[in-house]
Amino acid sequence: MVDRAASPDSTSSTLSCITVAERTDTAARSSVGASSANSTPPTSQGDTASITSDATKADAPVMMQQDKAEPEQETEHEDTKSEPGNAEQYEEQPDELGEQPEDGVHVDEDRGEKQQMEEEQEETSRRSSRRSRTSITTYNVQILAGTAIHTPTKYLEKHTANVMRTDRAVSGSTPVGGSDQLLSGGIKRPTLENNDSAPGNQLSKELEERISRRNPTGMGLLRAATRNAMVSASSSLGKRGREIMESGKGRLKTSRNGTDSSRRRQSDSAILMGKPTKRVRLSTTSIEELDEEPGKEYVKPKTKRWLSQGLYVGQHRDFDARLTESQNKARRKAAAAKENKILPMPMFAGERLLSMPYKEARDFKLPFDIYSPLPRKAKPEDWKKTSKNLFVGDAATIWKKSKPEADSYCLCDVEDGCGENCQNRFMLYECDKTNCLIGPEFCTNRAFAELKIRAKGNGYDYGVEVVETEDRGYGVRAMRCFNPHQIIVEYAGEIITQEECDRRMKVEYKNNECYYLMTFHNKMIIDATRGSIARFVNHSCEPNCRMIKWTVAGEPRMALFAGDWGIMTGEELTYDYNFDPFSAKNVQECRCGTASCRGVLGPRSKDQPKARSTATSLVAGAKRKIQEVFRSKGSRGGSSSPHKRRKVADIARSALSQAKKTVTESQSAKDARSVKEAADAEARSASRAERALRRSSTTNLASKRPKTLHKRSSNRTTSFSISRKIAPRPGGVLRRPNSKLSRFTSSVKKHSASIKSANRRPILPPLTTRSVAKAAGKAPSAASQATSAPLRQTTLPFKPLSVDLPSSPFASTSDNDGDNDDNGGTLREFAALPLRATRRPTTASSVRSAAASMKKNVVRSVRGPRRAAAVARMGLGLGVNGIGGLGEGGSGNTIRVILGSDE
Ligand SMILES: C[S@@+](CC[C@H](N)C(=O)[O-])C[C@H]1O[C@@H](n2cnc3c(N)ncnc32)[C@H](O)[C@@H]1O
Repeated sequence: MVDRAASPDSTSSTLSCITVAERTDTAARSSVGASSANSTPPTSQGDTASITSDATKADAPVMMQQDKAEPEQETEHEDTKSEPGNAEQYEEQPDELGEQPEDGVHVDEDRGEKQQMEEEQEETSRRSSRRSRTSITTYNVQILAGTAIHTPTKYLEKHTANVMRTDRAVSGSTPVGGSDQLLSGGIKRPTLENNDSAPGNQLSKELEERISRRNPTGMGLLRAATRNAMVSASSSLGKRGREIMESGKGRLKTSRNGTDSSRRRQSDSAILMGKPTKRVRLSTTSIEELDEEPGKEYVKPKTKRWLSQGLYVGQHRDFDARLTESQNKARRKAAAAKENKILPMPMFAGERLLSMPYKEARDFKLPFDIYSPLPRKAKPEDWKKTSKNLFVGDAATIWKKSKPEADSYCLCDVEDGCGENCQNRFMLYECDKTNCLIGPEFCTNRAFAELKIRAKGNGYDYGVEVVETEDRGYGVRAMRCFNPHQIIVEYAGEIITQEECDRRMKVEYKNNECYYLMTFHNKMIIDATRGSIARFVNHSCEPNCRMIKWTVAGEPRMALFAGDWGIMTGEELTYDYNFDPFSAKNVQECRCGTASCRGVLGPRSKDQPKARSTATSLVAGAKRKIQEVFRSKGSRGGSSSPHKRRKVADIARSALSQAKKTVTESQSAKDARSVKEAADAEARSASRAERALRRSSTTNLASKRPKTLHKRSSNRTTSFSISRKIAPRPGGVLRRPNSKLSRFTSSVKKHSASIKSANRRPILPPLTTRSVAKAAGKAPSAASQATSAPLRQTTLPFKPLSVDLPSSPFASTSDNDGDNDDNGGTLREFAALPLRATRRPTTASSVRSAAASMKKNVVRSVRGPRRAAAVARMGLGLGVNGIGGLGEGGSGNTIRVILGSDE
């Protein structure tokens, strides 16, 4: 039994059994007898054992002794009580205590409270024995079981844990009492301030020492131990004790810092609420160990949803990073109705384009003036397509025999880039490696080569398409812009002889409405019935394109080139057919609808009545009305009175006289105006001649020409500037068709007519094919003989800026003035002159010298045996092999309608 009395060391050494005598008198009392008020009565659980037990009431001192023997286990308590480094935390224990009175650790932070508690305990101890017995805990099961004494020290910790759990398990049913030394759960607080020599004091000293060499890492153990003790204490407290603890809860509320603290508070609260929490399973393990316990559940914090791909995937442009996803969603929903869709941020523009609502979405389209695949594209059924010339029948043989040699060379350098002064360009020879010194990267005179590249490209490169017109069958329109003088499409087809052409006309095409025949070269004809898209290009009296024949690698080729104003997307392409109907029967009505329409396809015949003037129309209208009036009266059977009839006659007469008066006035006004215009024109031409003379001796006119043009658009008001190179065409003068110009043109025409009538001598001596060939020592060919009539020199002092008079000798063979006179000679002379010469010379001598210098240039550039031919050609203005067919009987680029019956 003594053993047993001494044995509690084992249990007391564990947390719950530390009993530290606070006062020596208590110890003395306990040593005196079992009847002491401080004696340990049996608990309800172990009443019998306790009563029958020999255990003296001197447990406490003995336990203290034991504590000394086992400092290791006490360390936890020491840590609990003092941790200098964590003094604050240690002092915060009451807070915990206050909040979780079940933990039952009483810390002497608040002396008053401590005093109060001690008084309470003393009061409890002074109660009846029965009450005392129930209030004092017998807490050690091992002691009660009598097994404690045999427990090896190494198992103590384990057993302690068990005991703790056991204690806690039984605490609910165990009445808790307390003496003045027992606070709770058997933990006796060491009273450090007591300096008595009692064992308690000794213990206190030891504790102090241990505190001073406390290991900071023991904090976890301290907490665990503290909590453990609290649990035990709470379970050990009686009702009264718990009330006291509860009362202290509110007062001792202080906040704790750190996550651990708050977590701990939560778990402790859970303990309070009786909830099963992992933290309740406290023992000597550290907090860290507890945190890693398997099965422990943490509430996963909300995580941000990251983008899986793309820059702004999943992120709407209204997204506000400060709000949650759901808030953003709600906000977006609310703002959807009143969202301003104008000018989004650039980074959202793409998103907006791509993810717009169905009705707002549209395909991306190039601006119409860049490229416009328009609706109403037609597909002609009987069109056999070819993009290359094919020689058919005898044409191949004839072609081989009469194949012209490439006899033009240019001496341009890289800087010139084969511009306007390029000899090849002037001769309508395309540059290539055989006749041009500079490479394709610098040369700008390789239109057909450009076309070849474009033909391999897409629709934009090709740039034209067939459409159906209202009254002219099919037509061709541009799908893109073309620069002035840019090549558009080649007129290719079958090259046939004249005989073959006749046969086809009589047999194959006799029922056709449209013919696609064009005089080509050396009496050969291109039949584009099987040909390129250019065959669908219609005629216009104010064309926007020109059909020009070039010599490419020694072979003649026809192509459609943009006019002086270029082509806008969607414009219908037209050129002047110079239609040669061969018979009045075949004259076709022109439906081009332009202001200067000649009315027929082809040049206006001499006997064709001119359009009536306004005055004439007026008179005619008045007459008609009068007649109508009389007719109508007559038709009524003379029902009107003679008075009325007289009145009508008066009205009619006055109308007629009025009309006549108008006619007379308009005629005189017209005459006066024309006289004035002629005088103005003369003055202007004189001043221009002066200026031209001044310029010709100094600088190149072409280089001074403004490079910015204003593009005329047919039915749009769009205007834009084109910075372009010098027009890649011969003889071209850029003009703006306006009323001023047309007035000027007409005045120039009148002026020239007046000069003609005055029998003035031509400025230049007549040049004929024969005479030039003779000069070159070469017999004229049959073709040249056919055109050997003296070439009439133009009577104009300079090249007119006229829309009626051909600005380019190659654009048209007709003077378009309706008189059908042969201006071929004139045109040929223009062709023979260099570009500069066509603009500058204003006097006979200057023209002559310019022509001579040009010829010299041409001849100089041609070497060897070809020189003589070049000389001859110079004289003929290329009439033999023809530029634009000029040499071919003056028919030029004429579509010939050859009907067998008319031939
Ligand atoms: C070379 S084709 C042009 C393509 C033709 N429109 C077609 O549908 O195949 C020439 C024919 O077109 C018609 N044509 C062309 N230009 C015309 C115009 N300005 N006025 C009336 N008919 C025209 C004439 O019937 C002419 O014989």
